[in-house]
Amino acid sequence: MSTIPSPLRQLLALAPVIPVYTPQSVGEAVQVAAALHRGGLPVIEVTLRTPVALAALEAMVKALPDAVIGAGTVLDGLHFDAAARAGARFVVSPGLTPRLLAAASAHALPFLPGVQSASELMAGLEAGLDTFKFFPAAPAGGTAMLRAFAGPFPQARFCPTGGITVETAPGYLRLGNVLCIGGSWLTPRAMLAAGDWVGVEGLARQAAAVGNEKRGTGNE
Ligand SMILES: O=C(O)C(=O)C[C@H](O)[C@H](O)COP(=O)(O)O
Repeated sequence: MSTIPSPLRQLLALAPVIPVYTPQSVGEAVQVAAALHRGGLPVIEVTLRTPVALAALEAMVKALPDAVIGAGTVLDGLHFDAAARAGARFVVSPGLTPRLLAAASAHALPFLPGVQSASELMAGLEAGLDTFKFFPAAPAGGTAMLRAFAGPFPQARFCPTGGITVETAPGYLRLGNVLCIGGSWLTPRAMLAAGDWVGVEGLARQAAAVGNEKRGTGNE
């Protein structure tokens, strides 16, 4: 059996926490990416939820070649193609549909689709995937649900995202089937509006410290 992790798993091993960021302007996006990177979180998910998101993603990729900037909220093939053209290094979706899966297989980009239930997870496994976003993590059962998945699905690994805070992060990162977690708590809108990049860097530093201390420790 091969022991080399897939490109997706290698990417998710780079940092314990993936900040989820919704850009309001290109200038802001570059500052946010730089602050998160300085704070020790090089893997960043940019949600395609605002008209400026693709331009922001492209500018972040150009400004920070050492960071790993991906696209989130990718809902269909058009989004997937646009994300790839903008230079995304990975693609995240809140869910998984047959059409999205077909779009993903037309690209070489690591793809992290979302699942919430056993049946959705089984559909993903049937399609040959083994690594998923667990979304929305907190409302869908949190760490208890992930522990329950570990029994029937020992091969599956997760990046839980949705409703996670710096306080609940360690509980997720201790689980043996969690590779990393995602969240928007690192880019609070008020802090961004105030241009408080030192504050963003501080939140990243705190999350990186918590994450690196806890990740995989309990192997629960
Ligand atoms: O749309 C996507 O592809 C996403 O990635 C959704 C995000 O993961 C959540 O919106 C983040 O959830 P919060 O940390 O609770 O804000």
